[in-house]
Amino acid sequence: MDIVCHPTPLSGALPAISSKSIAHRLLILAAVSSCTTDVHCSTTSADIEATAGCLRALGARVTRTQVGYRVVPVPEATRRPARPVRVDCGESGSTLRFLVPVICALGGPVEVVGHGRLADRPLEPLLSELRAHGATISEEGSFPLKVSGPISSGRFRLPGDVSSQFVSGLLLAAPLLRGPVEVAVTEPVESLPYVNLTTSALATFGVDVSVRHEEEGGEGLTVFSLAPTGVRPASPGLCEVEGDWSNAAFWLAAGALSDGGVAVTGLDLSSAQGDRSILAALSCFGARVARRGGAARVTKDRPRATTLDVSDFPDLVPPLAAVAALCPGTTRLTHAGRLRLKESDRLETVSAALRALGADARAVGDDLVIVGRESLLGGEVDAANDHRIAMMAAIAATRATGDVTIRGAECVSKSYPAFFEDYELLGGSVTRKGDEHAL
Ligand SMILES: O=C(O)C1=C[C@@H](OP(=O)(O)O)[C@@H](O)[C@H](O)C1
Ligand SMILES: C=C(OP(=O)(O)O)C(=O)O
Repeated sequence: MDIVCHPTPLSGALPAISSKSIAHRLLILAAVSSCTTDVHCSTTSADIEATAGCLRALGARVTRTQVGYRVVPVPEATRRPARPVRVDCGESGSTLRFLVPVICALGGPVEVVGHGRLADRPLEPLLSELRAHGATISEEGSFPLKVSGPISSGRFRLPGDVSSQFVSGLLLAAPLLRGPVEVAVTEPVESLPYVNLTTSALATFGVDVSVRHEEEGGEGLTVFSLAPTGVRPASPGLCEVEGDWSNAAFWLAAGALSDGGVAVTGLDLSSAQGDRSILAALSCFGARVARRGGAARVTKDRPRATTLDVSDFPDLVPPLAAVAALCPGTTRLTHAGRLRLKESDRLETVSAALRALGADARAVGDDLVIVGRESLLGGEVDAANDHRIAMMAAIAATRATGDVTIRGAECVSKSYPAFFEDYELLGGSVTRKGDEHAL
């Protein structure tokens, strides 16, 4: 379905939706833990539902409650089903990359499927490491991926510059293995805050991860280690999914483009989520940022271009790019190479979408270079089946002179099904075209 955004600045306040990244981790740990867990998660999305659905297929009982999910863990007895189980990861990279190692640890056999660009997003060298520890896994690049364990404990080695989700997946599987586990990651470890989210979720389930630095053959390694406990992770009984900084970032970016400003409530200002860096980043663009209680407010002040290394917060690039397109001067978002491996080639789709609206944006090597203007013209954007491109275009539209048509805008449901309703709550004006019930 297409959405036409009629230019108008956003202002006001909204509660944050639940963090997709944290929901994946807590649901998975709950499903392999010692007993029933209530995961408080006030909102959901296609990706969170994909994880919940996969866990059900693996034998957990996952039900939606009024406040989130109740998870009854996978019984020990279903560790080795007679026939392959099929799990569907939808379009969620996190679900796939977290669950493949967990499936190997549980035993399988399991057939894993996914959709959209998922088959093309890298799984190597995770699969080689799992095979080296005893797993049998079909070739990556097409579905179904046939996965069976068990895997042995020991030392796993991964590069730090492809996807931190490989590291998180191994750490989530590690407590199910019998012996000690080390995950050695070559430095620099990009997206490190996402690994910290995983270790903090593990801590909620009583699993300690220690971290040290090593040198090996002239190379720096960050080594995550877990000691065996011989028992499943301990369910806390109840755990809470905090507000999502990655999606709040779109509203805060809209605030940086508006005299009225936008506030997002229900956020942990000292969260382990790396994407809370949105506040510091928007200050670099000259926006006024206020933090109070569990709320952040951003207002347009003295817009200016900046240079930012985005390697630790790749998902902030789309909202930051929308701001950069409207701040005078040349902005460089550097070390953005991994954006090529997301739901779309985001280095290309971010710059193509902004150019379609009249901005000056281009990928230069692994950087995104954007020359800001006072306003954009408007036009037509292909969301490229990428939720963050659709949301970026909607934010850029708030400062266009003409309408912005977003083709395939329903893809926002991957992380934020109510995005356009919330856009309207902040004063945004949209017309829905096509399937009126899709959003
Ligand atoms: O662990 C996670 O929850 C995520 C890690 C990041 O991926 P990479 O580590 O592949 O950059 C991020 O882009 C993704 O949206 C969510
Ligand atoms: C890249 C993303 O998610 P995933 O890797 O889980 O598909 C995202 O939400 O932008």
